[in-house]
Formats: sequence, structure tokens, C-alpha cells
Amino acid sequence: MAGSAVIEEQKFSLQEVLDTFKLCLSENQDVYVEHYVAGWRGLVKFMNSLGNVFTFISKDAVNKIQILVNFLNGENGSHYVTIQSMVKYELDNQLVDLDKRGSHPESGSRTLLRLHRALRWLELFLERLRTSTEDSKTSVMCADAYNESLSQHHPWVIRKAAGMAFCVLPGRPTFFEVMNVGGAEKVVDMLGDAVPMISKVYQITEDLYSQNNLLELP
Ligand SMILES: CCCCCCCCCCCCC/C=C/[C@@H](O)[C@H](COP(=O)(O)O)NC(=O)CCCCCCCCCCCCCCC
Repeated sequence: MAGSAVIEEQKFSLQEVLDTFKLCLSENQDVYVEHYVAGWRGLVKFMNSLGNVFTFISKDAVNKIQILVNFLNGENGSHYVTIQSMVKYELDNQLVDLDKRGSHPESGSRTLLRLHRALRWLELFLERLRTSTEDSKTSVMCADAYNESLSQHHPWVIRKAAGMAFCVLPGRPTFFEVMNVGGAEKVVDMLGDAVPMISKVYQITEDLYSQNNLLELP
């Protein structure tokens, strides 16, 4: 029949995105920048599918992803394979502004730190989502997770804008649908699998930054 050759578009699934974070860890627990960035790309895609109000948030994430990809594909790319090698390389070569913004305002280390802080928000939000009930509000879960983490690093105006974005988040049923994982039970299973993985990547990065005194990079 004419027109019946429907092109099967690869449907977005949050499961695949969160699986990307599993690929982040090397055998000796180093974090691969390539997969870290791929995970964020998928999250941005998810966020954009929720509506235009979220583009001010995703734009910043996209910008930071691009900075890291440029390093990865640049002439010193071999130093940017893992977060560990990136931090070492940038510190050894004085490529990081440590106290105030100066000649290296967009180092890999400070750029990744911004995503790292956002990963903590994600971890807290997903854990709330996992343990939520039918009448739980995504906007409240999202705001609580944000206030407990990322908001502490944001000025008032950003906190205000983020708060407004949370208010227009779709409800739990729509949210689960867009995740495209299956019914609520499946979502809970998937999150039970994904959250510990994300926590692990978060913790390894946190320890690395803490050991090198990099948690407050400007
Ligand atoms: C699904 C709802 C999405 C809620 C997202 C919650 C996070 C709210 C963050 C608001 C950030 C506003 C944009 C501006 C940020 C920058 O000022 C600030 C500092 O950067 P600078 O030092 O270079 O100036 N940037 C940042 O903190 C990085 C923010 C990155 C945010 C990425 C958020 C991606 C969220 C992905 C959603 C996936 C949800 C999946 C759930 C099933």
C-alpha cells in the first residue's frame, strides 16, 4: 500500500540515556568524559521534549557539553579521555582559574564541575521520582531536589527562574510517558537500577574534586 512504508523512528527512551552513565566508569573507576557528555546530551533531549520553557536551562547545559566536546576533539584530546586525566593535565599545566576568573574562564575542570553539581540534583530528583506515589507532584520533587543541591550554587535570579520552570513541569503520568520506559512499575525498576550508578559516578567525581580542592572553582 502506498505510503505504508513508515520509517520507524528510533523512539527516545530514558532507559538508554541512564544506561549511558553505566558506560562512564572504567575498570579502575575513572570516569570517561565521552560517555558522561553523551549522558547529558540525552538528558537535554529529554528536557527539550518537555517544552520550550526549559530551553534556558538546556541551553546552558548544551553550551557546557560543547566546551567539553571541543576539548575532547581538540589537539590535546588524549588528556581529556577521563575526568581524572583532564583534571591532572589542566592542573599540571596551569590551565585552570583557581580563585577568580582570569585567563582560563572555560577550563574543562570548571565546566564539568557545573554539570557535576547538576548531576547531584538529578540523583536526588530521580530518587524522589522512584519512591513517589501516584499523587506526588513532579514540580515539588524537582524543587525539593534543587533546593537541596544545585540552588546553593545559583544566584537569586537563576533560582527564581528555575522555580518558575518547575511550576510548569508536566505531572507524573505525562512525565512517565515521556520517559518511554513502560508502566510505573517498570519506571521504578529502571530507576532502582540507574540511580545507584549515577550516585557512583557522582561520588567518584566529588572525591576527585575534593582531593584537589576544586569544588569551588569560579
Ligand atoms: C526536568 C526538569 C528540568 C529541571 C532542571 C533542574 C535544574 C535547574 C537548573 C537551572 C539552571 C539555569 C541555567 C543557568 C545556569 C548557569 O548559571 C549555571 C552556572 O554556570 P556558569 O558558572 O557558567 O555561569 N549552570 C549550571 O548550574 C549548570 C546547569 C545545568 C542544568 C542541566 C539540567 C539538565 C536537566 C536534565 C533533565 C533531565 C530530567 C530527567 C528526569 C527523568
